[in-house]
Amino acid sequence: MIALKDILYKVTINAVVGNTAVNVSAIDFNSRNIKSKDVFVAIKGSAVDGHKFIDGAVKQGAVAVVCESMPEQLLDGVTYVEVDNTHKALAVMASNYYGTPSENLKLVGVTGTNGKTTVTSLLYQLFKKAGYKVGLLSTVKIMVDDKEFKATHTTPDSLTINKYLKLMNDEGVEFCFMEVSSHGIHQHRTTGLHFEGGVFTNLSHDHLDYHNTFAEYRDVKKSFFDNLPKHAFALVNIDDKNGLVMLQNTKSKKVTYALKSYADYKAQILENQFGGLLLKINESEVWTRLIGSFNAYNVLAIYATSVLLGLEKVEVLRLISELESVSGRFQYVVSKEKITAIVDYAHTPDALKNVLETINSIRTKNEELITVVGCGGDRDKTKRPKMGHIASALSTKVIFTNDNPRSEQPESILDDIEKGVEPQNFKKILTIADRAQAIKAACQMAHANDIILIAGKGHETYQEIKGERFDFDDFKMVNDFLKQLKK
Ligand SMILES: CC(=O)N[C@H]1[C@@H](OP(=O)(O)OP(=O)(O)OC[C@H]2O[C@@H](n3ccc(=O)[nH]c3=O)[C@H](O)[C@@H]2O)O[C@H](CO)[C@@H](O)[C@@H]1O[C@H](C)C(=O)N[C@@H](C)C(=O)N[C@H](CCC(=O)O)C(=O)O
Ligand SMILES: Nc1ncnc2c1ncn2[C@@H]1O[C@H](COP(=O)(O)OP(=O)(O)OP(=O)(O)O)[C@@H](O)[C@H]1O
Ligand SMILES: N[C@H](CCC[C@H](N)C(=O)O)C(=O)O
Ligand SMILES: [Mg+2]
Repeated sequence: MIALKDILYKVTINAVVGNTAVNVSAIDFNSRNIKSKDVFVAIKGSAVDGHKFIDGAVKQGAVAVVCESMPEQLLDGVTYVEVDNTHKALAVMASNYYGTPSENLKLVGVTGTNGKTTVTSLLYQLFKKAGYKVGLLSTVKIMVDDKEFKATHTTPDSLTINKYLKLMNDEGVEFCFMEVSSHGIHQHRTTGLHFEGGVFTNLSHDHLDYHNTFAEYRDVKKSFFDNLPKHAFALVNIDDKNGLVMLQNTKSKKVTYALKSYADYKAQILENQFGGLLLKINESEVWTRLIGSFNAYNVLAIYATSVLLGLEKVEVLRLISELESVSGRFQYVVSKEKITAIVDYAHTPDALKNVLETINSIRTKNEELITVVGCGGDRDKTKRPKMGHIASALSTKVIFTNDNPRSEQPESILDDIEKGVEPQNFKKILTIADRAQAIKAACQMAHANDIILIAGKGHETYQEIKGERFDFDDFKMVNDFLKQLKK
């Protein structure tokens, strides 16, 4: 049990009815999880308003309620606390409740449209190899040093973040790398955390359903850097035209990295093949198993972050050469017929373009590049025609298919994608809604030395249709079909 007033430390409060000295056992923002003596935080969400569930939460045993407007009926024995923004209040309360765990380790947040999982996961790997106890909060998984937990979000809610950071404290973790999504920043999931550094990878089209305009999406990312403390570092990619924007109003130490522009940390691509990249980083050469020029940016960000966190430059280069690629990111297999199948999480126009350009720069021109791709339902619709255009322009054949249609009609998503295909590319395209059948068809169409790219789902192990998740794994599926081929 902990006193409500201790949990409310540093929360900006407008009004209180009741006693804040009351002891509470846990905090929750979902009335369905409320148990006796809990605090319920009412949040105005995108689907419903949590204030509607205040009465329900109290009936289930809540002894305190944090809200943005006081309910009409106030009950005796319940403490009501009014604040301006319950998302923000929740984040500060979560940190207090778990004993400000972000202060007891070095926390680095990575934000940007693409590359967050790659950079955070590789930093986790690198610091583990360097002998430290490390934490990771990523789209793929959560790691408390060697203990693995399932991830449900790229950036979980503030209670979950602080819960894992506390576990990391208990485990003696020294460094934690976390992905910071734009939804996460906007919903204050990361408010109140003590960051040692922030990293900006890049900014391109995504989530324009949630953030109304690109400028709004950019400014949400920027606010993460605006709020970094003075002692922290803000490391940004300045080859991206929004890199310097991120640094405009930050109090933290400004550090830049780039391949093309003048920057504090510079790299050059010397070789780019299926086997990996040969890079020159600040006058030293290093081999990495990561593939594609976009990964040169990721490797450089990892190098700079590691050095900023105090690791020896020579040691960092040695460890970079040992890094293994991240699951579902340019993960490939070559069949006995010499067909190469690549599974990649490219689910934005920019990522898809990068992956296809990388493959095209490596493949010789007389082989086919067969792309299997779709777009998620209940997500940004404006990226669909863009991805349709990119896939059909940069591949020799394309199969459009389902990628988590969620509550939408698969056919209408596929129609949106096809709208982006230019007339001269019509002959390249096929539509097979069932993703398993689409992957099977790609395998049957392929001949020796051809390349199949299966984009959009990467590490995911499910296909979500009408609220139900069915087992589905692109990499396993393509391996099975390739083994069944009789050519
Ligand atoms: C659109 C969005 O981001 N929604 C997130 C948000 O939910 P919400 O607040 O809008 O939920 P809501 O359903 O409107 O409910 C409002 C409030 O009423 C409460 N409630 C509701 C019903 C009830 O009976 N009782 C009750 O108390 C809910 O618990 C909630 O607090 O807050 C929830 C708790 O943190 C999140 O789980 C939820 O993520 C949903 C599931 C989601 O799909 N989010 C995706 C889009 C997302 O966040 N993605 C980013 C990655 C994006 C990227 O690729 O960069 C991520 O970081 O994962
Ligand atoms: N630095 C980069 N620049 C552009 N594209 C990249 C970069 N790094 C990775 N990609 C592409 O984006 C895809 C997703 O990469 P990753 O999972 O690291 O991004 P993310 O930012 O974590 O995505 P999410 O928002 O879904 O969490 C990769 O599979 C690859 O195709
Ligand atoms: N973090 C992203 C992942 C998209 C992956 C794609 N497979 C999809 O389901 O749309 C999102 O939630 O929008
Ligand atoms: Mg991610």
